[in-house]
Amino acid sequence: MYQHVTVPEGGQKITANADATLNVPDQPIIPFIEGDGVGVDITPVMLQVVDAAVEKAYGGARKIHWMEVYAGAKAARLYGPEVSLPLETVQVLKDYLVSIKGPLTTPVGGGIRSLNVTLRQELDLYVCLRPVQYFDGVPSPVKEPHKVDMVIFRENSEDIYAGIEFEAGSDSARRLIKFLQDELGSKKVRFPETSGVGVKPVSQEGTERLVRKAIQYAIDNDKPSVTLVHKGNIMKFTEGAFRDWGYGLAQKEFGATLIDGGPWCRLTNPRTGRTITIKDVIADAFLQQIILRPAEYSVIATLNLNGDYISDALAAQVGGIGIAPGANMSDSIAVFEATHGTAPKYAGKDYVNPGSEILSAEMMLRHMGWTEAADLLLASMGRAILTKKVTYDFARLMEGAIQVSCSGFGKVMIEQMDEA
Ligand SMILES: NC(=O)C1=CN([C@@H]2O[C@H](COP(=O)(O)OP(=O)(O)OC[C@H]3O[C@@H](n4cnc5c(N)ncnc54)[C@H](OP(=O)(O)O)[C@@H]3O)[C@@H](O)[C@H]2O)C=CC1
Ligand SMILES: O=C(O)CCC(=O)C(=O)O
Ligand SMILES: [Mg+2]
Repeated sequence: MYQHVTVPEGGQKITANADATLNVPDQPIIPFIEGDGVGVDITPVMLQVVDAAVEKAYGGARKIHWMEVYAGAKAARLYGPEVSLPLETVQVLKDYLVSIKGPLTTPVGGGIRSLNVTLRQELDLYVCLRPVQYFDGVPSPVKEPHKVDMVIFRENSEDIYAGIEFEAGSDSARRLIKFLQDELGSKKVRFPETSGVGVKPVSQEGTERLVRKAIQYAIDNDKPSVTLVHKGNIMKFTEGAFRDWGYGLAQKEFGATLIDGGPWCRLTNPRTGRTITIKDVIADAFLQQIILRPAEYSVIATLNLNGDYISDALAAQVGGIGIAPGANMSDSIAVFEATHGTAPKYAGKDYVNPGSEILSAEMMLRHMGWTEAADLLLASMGRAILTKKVTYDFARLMEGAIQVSCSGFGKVMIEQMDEA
């Protein structure tokens, strides 16, 4: 049925109901993409650790049937040099609803556009969900890392990531600049002959569906605030509109009322009766406040590029992108992936921290309703860090650490499951 994908025997598809809740069989088939660069190191470790957690949590009554699908360099080797994202890969991720991927390389400047971004667009995975939490014992550059407890909702389908860009000197760039000058009366392209041009679409629909998810998450998880992070003072009709549409949605759909005339507003959590404050902050100020006063922020809703920067910055505060998980989600499909990239200098060396991809799998198990396995994974990660047998990224900052390899850390995690 597929050209290069083998469907594992004995497993079944996860399906969705009309209300988007999942039907997860005890033997689900879960597609995975190994990933480029350090994908070859971290993905096999993630698979092993997840299998061990599921086995331990359910004593053999449940088991994941992994199904490898291809993207990036591995796809090009199998399907031909021009095919980095085979159609069947996209189709499988769509059909099987829940999947996990390693990082994929995107060249800077020229070359192919991001496969990661393409996947998000093809599957309309409009929420990039990135929780940032501190594990005891992780070395951090800030004094009170435990005060960082945030969940980023990054808009994942719009903004300059839409890929509408024209190279300096190209016919398209010249025509677009001429259109801006002649038709729209703009004199603001400073060097029209040598400018590349990018277009930043931000819509009311795109903003509202993202902010809706962020507020709903705050309600479901009893969080005190949702902060809209934007650069709306400068980019008024994109980032400024994001803020205004976000506040508007909070009022019209969640019944939020203005605080002291606004724009901040608040609503009462219908589940707990507690107040949820909806506020906003300009992105540059936010980046200093998360270092100085992280406890003031909880759920973050932001645009695509801001969310990209904020994800890595916040991850650094709790120990780095070695333990920064994430998920790309639509209303029905979820593709879990680490926040970090392919870290090419470490590729194939069994060296880097597999924690981000393992914690992404933890989010995946929770999304599937396999809470016991997810809890076990989280607990074993916490205990493994406390043993101080950690990968280079933690070891170089941790007193008394014993440095272990990528696969070595996976083994420590599995040992710690037996301690549970
Ligand atoms: N979703 C995705 O697939 C993503 C893909 N990318 C792509 O990855 C490629 C490389 O990007 P780059 O900017 O170097 O960013 P990376 O995130 O790949 O790496 C930057 C640095 O982060 C640290 N790091 C990354 N992963 C780990 C890990 N698992 N454990 C410990 N430390 C880690 C390393 O720091 P140190 O040097 O201090 O050891 C590394 O040099 C690019 O092609 C980019 O487009 C980037 C982000 C996301
Ligand atoms: O697609 C890429 O290469 C980079 C994406 C990225 O940095 C991210 O999603 O955080
Ligand atoms: Mg990034």
